[in-house]
Amino acid sequence: MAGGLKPWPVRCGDGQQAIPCPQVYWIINTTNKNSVYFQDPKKFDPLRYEGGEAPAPYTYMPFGGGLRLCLGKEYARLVVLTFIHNVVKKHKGEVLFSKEKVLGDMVPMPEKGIPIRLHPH
Ligand code: HEM
Repeated sequence: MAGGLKPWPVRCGDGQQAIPCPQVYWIINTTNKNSVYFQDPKKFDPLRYEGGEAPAPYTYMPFGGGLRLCLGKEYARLVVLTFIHNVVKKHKGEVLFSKEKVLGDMVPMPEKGIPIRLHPH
């Protein structure tokens, strides 16, 4: 194909043979937990981002980055913030499985989906 984008699905080869191209998958989880940039990276510590400097570019990217940055980033942040605000303000939460296993995948997935019992204030 002369110039421009290749048709999807992308095939490598000489045009006669269709050979699947090798693909490289980026694992967000390992980027975000790089101990070179984050102290004690596996510790759940939301306060690590408070007051200090912003993480170095492309070291913390839950929504990806660059040209393929998540299109829903600002919407998702607003929804999550509003949801957590309302839950925390009106309820006390109880995590049912505090030692729940997190399965490793491209995105970490808690085995049981982190069930929480909410008690109204
Ligand atoms: C907490 C919620 C979300 C997270 C953590 C998230 C994360 C991501 C990540 C990591 C990517 C891949 C970026 C890359 O390939 O470099 C992505 C892509 C994308 N996301 Fe999200 N996302 C979220 C919510 C949403 C929502 C609510 C929408 C739509 C309303 C959305 C629409 C998209 C689209 C369209 C892409 C593909 C962008 C592209 O390839 O050009 N996302 N997202």
